[in-house]
Amino acid sequence: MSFKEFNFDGLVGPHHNYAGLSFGNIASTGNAQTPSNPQKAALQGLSKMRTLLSLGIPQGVLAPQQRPDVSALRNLGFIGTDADVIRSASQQCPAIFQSCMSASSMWTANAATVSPSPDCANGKVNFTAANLVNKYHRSLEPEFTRTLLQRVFPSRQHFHHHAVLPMSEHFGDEGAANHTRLCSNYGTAGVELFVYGKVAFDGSVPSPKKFPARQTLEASQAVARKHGLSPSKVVYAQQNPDVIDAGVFHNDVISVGNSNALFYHELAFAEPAQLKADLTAAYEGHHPLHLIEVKNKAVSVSDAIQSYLFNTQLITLENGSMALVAPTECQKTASVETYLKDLMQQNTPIQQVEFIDVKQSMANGGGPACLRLRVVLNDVEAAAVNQACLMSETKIAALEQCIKRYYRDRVEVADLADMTFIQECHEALDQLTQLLDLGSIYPFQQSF
Ligand SMILES: NCCC[C@H](NC(=O)CCC(=O)O)C(=O)O
Repeated sequence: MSFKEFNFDGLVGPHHNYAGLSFGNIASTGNAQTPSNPQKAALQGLSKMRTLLSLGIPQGVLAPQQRPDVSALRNLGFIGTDADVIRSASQQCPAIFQSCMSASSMWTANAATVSPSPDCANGKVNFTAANLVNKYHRSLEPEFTRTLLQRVFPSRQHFHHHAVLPMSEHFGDEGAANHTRLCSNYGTAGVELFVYGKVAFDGSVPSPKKFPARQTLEASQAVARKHGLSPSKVVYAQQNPDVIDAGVFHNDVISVGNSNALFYHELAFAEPAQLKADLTAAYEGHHPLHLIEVKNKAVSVSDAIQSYLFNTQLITLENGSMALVAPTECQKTASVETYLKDLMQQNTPIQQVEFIDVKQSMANGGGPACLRLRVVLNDVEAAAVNQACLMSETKIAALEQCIKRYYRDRVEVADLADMTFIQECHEALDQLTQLLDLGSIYPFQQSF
């Protein structure tokens, strides 16, 4: 049976905006209140999907979420019609309203943790939608994400969707942004590496001082248990608290893995020597494991954050070598540009770099890797996916047409409470559900 790694990218929503909601994510807070361009953002995302398809990587798409989340606002005591709720919340509590208007579900690396069937005791692909409790705007995502994943991966025979972890900081879970799978071949049991920022139930373990650690060890362990992973094939590693304080809010800002390669910064982990030993012990297979460490003197942590060198997609090409799909910011950061030229000369599996423009997403701290959820599927599992959510040139063109017609090219934070704008966003979402064969998944489609 042949296994392939699919990328399911989040389609940027029509309400994409910069509200400065993510403390600890320097791009998000730095671009607060800047006008956004949802149309361009969504088209940049689709262009990235086209690039991946052209490189031979199967591509899927996950629809955006409905915003504003009116039921969340009602739960905070705002009453009346939806328009009343929106008006009073935006006037009385603008920051809370903006949180309920975020398009943050586009970063599907945070949607869920996914374990492929060869790793799981039940022999199915296991999904746990991430609770994202550390940020209020993101904590509104998990239940819809779970429902959406069930519509995209509907077969109970092949897919298992677990309940979201408890909505408590003790079990803060940010999904695949802190999870990497290393394997000799996609179809053999892999090593699942879970990276956490703090230990919730043991205050003696060092944790960051300035910015929050969004993922706990206890959350990672719970996901590994729920997915039925073999303990000998699971590795846990703590993120270096100092890099979280420097702005590395998820591990995928400082490391990326694929197949038999882990590409990471020297300062990414609290105990790198232990991690290397643990990975080497757990990993097995014909292809040797490559641990590609980027020294701090070659690329500083701050250059890594600015360029998103590690928020690249590391993919296996048809000829067996690997490519990095990197944001154009990597070409503009001198140390990174020099490093990448040097990397191409080294004897590692990474032989190619493709640069892509996702600036609209980058301005909120989301690079190429944040925009995708990786799902390893065999042929039978792939056939059981909702086929309307798999990308082809025809599907990309249809989505582009929809976006050009329904998405605005400029949105300011002041526009977010405008009922005409909200109505336009709902029309766009309604069109998307038809193109992606999702049924009436949004609350506004169910209230008639
Ligand atoms: N993996 C990348 C996630 C980026 C995301 N940014 C945001 O939510 C910013 C939203 C805003 O500030 O408007 C986050 O920090 O979780």
